[in-house]
Amino acid sequence: MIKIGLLGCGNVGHIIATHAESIQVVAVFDIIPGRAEELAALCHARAYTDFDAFMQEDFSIVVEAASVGAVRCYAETVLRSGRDIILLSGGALADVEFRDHLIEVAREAGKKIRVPSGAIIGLDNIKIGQVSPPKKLLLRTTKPPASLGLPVTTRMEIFKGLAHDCIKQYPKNVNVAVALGLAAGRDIDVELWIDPEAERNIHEIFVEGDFGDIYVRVRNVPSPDNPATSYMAALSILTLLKNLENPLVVGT
Ligand SMILES: NC(=O)C1=CN([C@@H]2O[C@H](COP(=O)(O)OP(=O)(O)OC[C@H]3O[C@@H](n4cnc5c(N)ncnc54)[C@H](O)[C@@H]3O)[C@@H](O)[C@H]2O)C=CC1
Ligand SMILES: O=C([O-])CC(=O)C(=O)O
Repeated sequence: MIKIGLLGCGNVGHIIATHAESIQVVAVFDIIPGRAEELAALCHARAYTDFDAFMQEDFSIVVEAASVGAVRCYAETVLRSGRDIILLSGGALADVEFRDHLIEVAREAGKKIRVPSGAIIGLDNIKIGQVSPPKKLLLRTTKPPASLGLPVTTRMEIFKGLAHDCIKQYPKNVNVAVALGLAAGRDIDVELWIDPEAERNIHEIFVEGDFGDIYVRVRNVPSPDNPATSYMAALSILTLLKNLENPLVVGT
């Protein structure tokens, strides 16, 4: 059974720790002591608010479900310690200098940085962009006001531009945009809309290239404990963990 250390004991952390079948959560870490203790009790793990002490535990992989800031603080130490890391807050990799450095650290350590599909579909074959660059690559994300914590009463566009700028302003809402860009091999265009009529977190992906064109629409149910995060994001991590040691790898 794979032993994991869970970095972040919020909404996604709870879903992972309480639904995982093929893994054992050995230790959990959060800056908020009560969150770490509560989750540790639920999944029979040990709770930490001291990162160095957390890292002394016996696990082979760290699952980050915390924040872009947490990735910047801790990912390098995790890789240098000889563990793989799964980054749900993959938006941290929008910073090219940080990304290149982290990839180099992983290469030296012989470890992997995994960015899951999270709250979207299609990261597998968007990778064709690395071989045949797309002419158009746009993510239009529409969220209800509660997801962004903004008291908006009419549909409005709150960001239009590149993913690496959008993630700086909305680090809890557009990690998917950075993941898409990482898969495709280039920064992508993003529109972020807020809509009081929307009941779901909607991600629409538009791609045009030599292969033809793609339109994907994902209508995600918000997580009960954090409307900004789609429930699919937690399912995506659970699925990644379930398949980690499967010899059969499906998808590009
Ligand atoms: N790639 C994707 O598709 C998606 C990515 N996300 C990312 O996943 C993260 C987790 O989502 P949720 O569980 O819904 O958020 P949440 O806010 O419910 O939980 C995050 C937890 O991490 C802790 N935390 C934050 N920064 C920390 C740090 N520097 N050190 C230690 N603990 C820290 C918080 O105290 C909190 O308990 C989001 O913040 C977002 O960045 C969320 C949804 C989709
Ligand atoms: O959960 C979602 O719909 C997307 C999200 O918050 C993110 O990518 O950060």
